[in-house]
Amino acid sequence: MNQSKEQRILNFVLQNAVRGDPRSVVDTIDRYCSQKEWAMNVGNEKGLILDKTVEEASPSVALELGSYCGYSAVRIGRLLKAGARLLTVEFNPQFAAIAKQMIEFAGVQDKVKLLEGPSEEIIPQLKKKYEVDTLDFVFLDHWKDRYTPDTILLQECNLLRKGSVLLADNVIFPGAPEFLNYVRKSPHFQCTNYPSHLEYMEVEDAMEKAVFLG
Ligand SMILES: O=c1[nH]cnc2c(O)c(F)c(-c3ccc(F)cc3)c(-c3ccc(F)cc3)c12
Ligand SMILES: [Mg+2]
Repeated sequence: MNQSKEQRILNFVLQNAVRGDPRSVVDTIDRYCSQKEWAMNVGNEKGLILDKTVEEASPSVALELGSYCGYSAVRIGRLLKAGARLLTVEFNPQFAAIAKQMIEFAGVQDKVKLLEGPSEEIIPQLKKKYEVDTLDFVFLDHWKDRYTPDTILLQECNLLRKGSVLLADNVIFPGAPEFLNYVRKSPHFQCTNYPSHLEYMEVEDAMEKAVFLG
């Protein structure tokens, strides 16, 4: 049975990156996906915006919605301070299996825990089952139609506190107009837009930061 693209990406990392070196894993995925097969990792241009936002937030507890192959989980995990943790949610079992192996190969498995299932089921479990009080940072990179309902669900589950930082990928391409409308009109969020480009392409895209005001 021929391999999936995601399996080919993982194999290329296992053969070409340095085990335990998150930077080499990120660079190797970018090399493969810019030279051989396009894939929906956040990529290095938007990845730098992600890095700066994570560093500024310096989260103790972070959540990622949409693990895919684990690229941004490794990218975020490498920046977390001692004792800090990232929970990354992936509903596609094939992607989750790849992401788990990517996280372990990069050596960030002590900081990054992958939760397999739909975000709408996992978010309400975070407090009791995963011992989360509130989230300091949330990266939305799953399905654009879930951005708004999951942002509302995070508030309903009291998972946000004054200063919690949300960062959403793809708000221009493929676009999340309803989400932009929601956070920009809400008195509970302070928004900033970061123009960029679609991963590995010269197509316009952007990320939106929305800081919860309580
Ligand atoms: O679904 C996603 N989640 C997270 N990030 C994504 C991302 O960063 C992307 F660049 C794309 C994308 C954009 C353009 C394109 F041509 C193909 C895929 C998608 C996406 C959009 C629609 C689909 F039907 C399938 C995938 C996603
Ligand atoms: Mg994306």
